[in-house]
Amino acid sequence: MEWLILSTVVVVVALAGLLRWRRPAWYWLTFGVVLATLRVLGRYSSVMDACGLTVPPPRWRLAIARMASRPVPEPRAPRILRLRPTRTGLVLRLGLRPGQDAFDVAASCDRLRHSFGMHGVASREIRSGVVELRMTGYDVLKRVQMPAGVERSTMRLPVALREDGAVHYRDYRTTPHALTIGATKSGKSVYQRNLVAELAAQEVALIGIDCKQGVELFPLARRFSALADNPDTAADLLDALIAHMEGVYQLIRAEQRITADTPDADIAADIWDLPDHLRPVPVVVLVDEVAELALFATKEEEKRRDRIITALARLAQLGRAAGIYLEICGQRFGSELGKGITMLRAQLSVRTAHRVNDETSANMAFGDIAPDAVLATVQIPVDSPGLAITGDASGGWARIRTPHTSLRTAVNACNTYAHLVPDLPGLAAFRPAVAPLVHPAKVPAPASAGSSATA
Ligand SMILES: Nc1ncnc2c1ncn2[C@@H]1O[C@H](COP(=O)(O)OP(=O)(O)OP(=O)(O)O)[C@@H](O)[C@H]1O
Repeated sequence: MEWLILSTVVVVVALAGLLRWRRPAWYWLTFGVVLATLRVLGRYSSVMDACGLTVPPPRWRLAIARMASRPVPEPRAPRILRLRPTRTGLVLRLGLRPGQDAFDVAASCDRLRHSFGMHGVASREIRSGVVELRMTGYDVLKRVQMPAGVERSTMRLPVALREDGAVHYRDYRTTPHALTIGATKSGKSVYQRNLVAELAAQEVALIGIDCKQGVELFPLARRFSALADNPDTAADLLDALIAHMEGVYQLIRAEQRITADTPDADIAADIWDLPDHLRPVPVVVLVDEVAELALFATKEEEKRRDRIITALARLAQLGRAAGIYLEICGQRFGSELGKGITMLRAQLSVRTAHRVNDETSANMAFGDIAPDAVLATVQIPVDSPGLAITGDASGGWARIRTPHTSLRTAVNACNTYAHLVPDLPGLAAFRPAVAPLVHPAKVPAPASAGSSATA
């Protein structure tokens, strides 16, 4: 009998060790969550005390203890309001005591991490006096798995996992334009591919400019309304987009004239305020390897370059209200690419930097919005492609990694949603020519005659 118990214990411990080593996500769900919960609750008071996160008891309690000759009351740690296990870790909500602030907790995150035996701890203030600690049980970015049933809404897409286990969203309506940089083989294309696979299912027009001879975006052509694979076509395509934008502005103005005389009616300021039947489809413009558009060798090429950068800057400045969003991707994006680049960069408020070769490149992404993120970017290791730092104009930043989306997966998504390609007559000249699908039965029937992706 004892042998049976002993061998069962050995098997369970060995299994736990194996899972922890090979499948940390499964380990967390089977053993880790219980052990970590017990560890956090068991060590809570002593860890908080050791981390300097306690306050002395109130004077009246000390006085009562003295009068009653009772032991002096212990210093008080923040109140545990809630401890919630998640798929990747624990979320601990704390009520701060008088005299404590959220900064004290944030400054202790690293100490809490190793005291509680967790992989990572991040804190954020939920409201005055309430702080949430997001603790991860293992390195969630090592092998990214997005949670099942992750929430999606109009122009708000899950694109990566954050190191605290939360889903990272690309929200076009709040932060319309983005810049993604990274050295070669750092994971930019996989990031962009994953974004396209998510966008494919949305009611959106996709426009691509891929001057790497189209190798990244042309395989996804069935879901694209327009594609350019060289700077000349790109210049014409951007001019057509500006014309499209002006058309959308005219539509908004016309609607404003009608509603202006109607008391109590809301007046549209962008496409999202327009009634559904009038709202033009939003447009996402993906530019791969932007430096190819900015470099020139001859006078003619310089003129074309200026035309392209001016068009991009105009789209970045005015496109949001017309529902035009930019996703610009490149190895570097700084003033060395010539005039107009820093002005354009200032409009790209979401920045994502994969591994870079030098600090200057990291500064191009974050120097003007989140200086702390520069150091985090230069520390991205070479052997973790896809790992990136993302930040925005708020100054906040996070370490993220996108799921490893293969080109096959992205092509399948684009083929599946080919029927969602909207009809944009102004851009019809740039519609990619694609062969009919080999397996048309796998693709939902086209919504309307005008939406066919084949040309
Ligand atoms: N999120 C990820 N998870 C795991 N592996 C990844 C991830 N992203 C990229 N990789 C790996 O890194 C390799 C290089 O990625 P990718 O082609 O996206 O780099 P890149 O920055 O676009 O390079 P280049 O500029 O040379 O085109 C991929 O083949 C893939 O194996």
